[in-house]
Amino acid sequence: MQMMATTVFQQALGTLESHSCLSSSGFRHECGSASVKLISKDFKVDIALMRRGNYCSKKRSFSLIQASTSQTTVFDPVSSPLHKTANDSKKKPSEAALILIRHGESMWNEKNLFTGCVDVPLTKKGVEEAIEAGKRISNIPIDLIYTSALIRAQMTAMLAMTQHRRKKVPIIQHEENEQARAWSQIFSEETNKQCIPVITAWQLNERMYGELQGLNKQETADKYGKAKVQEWRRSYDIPPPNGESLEMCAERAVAYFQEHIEPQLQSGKNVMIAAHGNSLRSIIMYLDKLTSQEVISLELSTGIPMLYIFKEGSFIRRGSPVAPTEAGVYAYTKRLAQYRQRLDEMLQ
Ligand SMILES: O=C(O)[C@H](O)COP(=O)(O)O
Repeated sequence: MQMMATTVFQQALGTLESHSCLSSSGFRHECGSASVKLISKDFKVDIALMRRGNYCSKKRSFSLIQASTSQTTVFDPVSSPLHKTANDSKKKPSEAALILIRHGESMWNEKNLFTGCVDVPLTKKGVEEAIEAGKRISNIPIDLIYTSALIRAQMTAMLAMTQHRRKKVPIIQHEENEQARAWSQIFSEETNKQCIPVITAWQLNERMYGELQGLNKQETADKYGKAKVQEWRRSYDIPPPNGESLEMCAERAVAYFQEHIEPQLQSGKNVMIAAHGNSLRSIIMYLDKLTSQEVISLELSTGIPMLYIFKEGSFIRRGSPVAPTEAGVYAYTKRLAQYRQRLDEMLQ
């Protein structure tokens, strides 16, 4: 009986997670004259900014392109899935969670080298940061994970998921050719339900740093001047020698987000993106409607997750979860609180 109840409950929780099987220091941003740190401890600041309208983007248009995962039933995730009526299942999803996380410290971050698209793994500290990030988001539902094609982002996503209380298994989708797709198939519906698809996309890679890749940042500043190097690193439209500007990086990263990720959020899927300082800066610029001036001072720390709620076509920044137990700090939505409560009940 106990086991049966657990199974029913797990199924219900699966439904709440959109049953998607197939298918510090934090953020720093200068707004006007006031430079603020957007972390959950500073949530008051966050709210003030939201009131000013800086963090709630207006309605967007969506290209409803079917992403590589299969579509799941549309439902109202706030209402209890155990008491769903026929009417409920026709309702549009009211919200979806979006987690953004920059990878943990890489071996070239540690050495202060420009990394860009060079595929460098995490340091031990980076591994620890990823695990810590996983703890912070362990109560947030995740149906789909997107990472760049680079190992530091993939390691971060996988390590973070080892901490998730739901204990679903992240599975990298191999779509590179027919054989890869066929050879990685899963033949158990039950097992599928316990998996989270991980989609890797080169478009989410770090900006290509051109001829700076592999150079020491301090030595480069000593050679070309601090201002020049800062311009290469943070200006919106000035590329480093033979590399990508943030604008060029945005052209691929934001386009990918709009084409592949937004439709998933719109259908109620909860998404985590593990990517890089600059590919995420370009996506945050889009989500928060930052100007090319404002984005200059947006800095992302390694391994700090950032939560957005996608609701009725808008992205609302909720801050960075401080710890798995501090629900109130970054203000759970009703739906997230219900998810968490079900996890508590299931795992007690
Ligand atoms: O590619 C790199 O070197 C870093 O990941 C990002 O570097 P930045 O902070 O100099 O843009």
